[in-house]
Amino acid sequence: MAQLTCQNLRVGYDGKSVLQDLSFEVFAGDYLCIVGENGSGKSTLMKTILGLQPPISGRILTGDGLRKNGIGYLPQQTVVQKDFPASVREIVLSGCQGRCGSRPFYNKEEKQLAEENIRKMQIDKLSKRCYRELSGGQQQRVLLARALCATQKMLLLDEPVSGLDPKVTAEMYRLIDELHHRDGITIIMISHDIAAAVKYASHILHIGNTVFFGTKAEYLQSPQGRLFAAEKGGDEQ
Ligand SMILES: Nc1ncnc2c1ncn2[C@@H]1O[C@H](COP(=O)(O)OP(=O)(O)OP(=O)(O)O)[C@@H](O)[C@H]1O
Repeated sequence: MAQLTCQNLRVGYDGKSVLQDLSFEVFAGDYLCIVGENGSGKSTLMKTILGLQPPISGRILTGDGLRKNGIGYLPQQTVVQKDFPASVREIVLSGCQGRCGSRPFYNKEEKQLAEENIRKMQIDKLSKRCYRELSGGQQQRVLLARALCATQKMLLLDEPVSGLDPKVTAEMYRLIDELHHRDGITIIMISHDIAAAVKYASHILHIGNTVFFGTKAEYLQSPQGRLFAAEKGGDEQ
């Protein structure tokens, strides 16, 4: 049984669709990369999956033990978020909000979970620091620790390496790969880095004038995937 099923999905704003006729399934342990041009609707799809906005039509189902509020989310970083005046610990702890329900404070277990994820992302030494004083790579680790507080099953990551230098980018991919392999967390990641998508992902969803969904091997045989391979070959010459 799939953890996530999207059926005949149409997403957009105020009844105007940005993406339609979308159907795909994600199973436990999959690593799905969502690729496509700027403005094609990747972030809108992710927000709809998270229930932050309703679909215009179609259905989103969760299964195999996954609940809709049990998905961890790392949003695309905005300038405002980069300047957020809170400590690292407070930001990581805020990932437990979905667990609190109507309770207006964090309990012992939630505080322990935050500490555990701070250690896992190796940001212990930064935990008292103010988030806005950190480097881009450190901030992404904090947001990953925060997303982990919401889930042990599925992470949705919106361009997690955007703006990071090559070394920190590689480190971020390694961390995500570790969460996928070691902790068995299903990954759904929006990325403009098709080379990394093809390296790490098990499945690809390519959104554009035409939509492709399939395994990485199928993608590389598809018109969209062949176009990518041709471009990459061209770069290397
Ligand atoms: N809050 C909003 N209200 C109305 N339209 C929006 C809103 N947010 C985004 N859009 C529009 O929806 C379309 C899809 O945007 P979206 O951010 O989902 O694309 P994307 O594929 O994630 O782009 P990028 O790769 O640049 O992040 C765009 O035309 C955008 O202008």
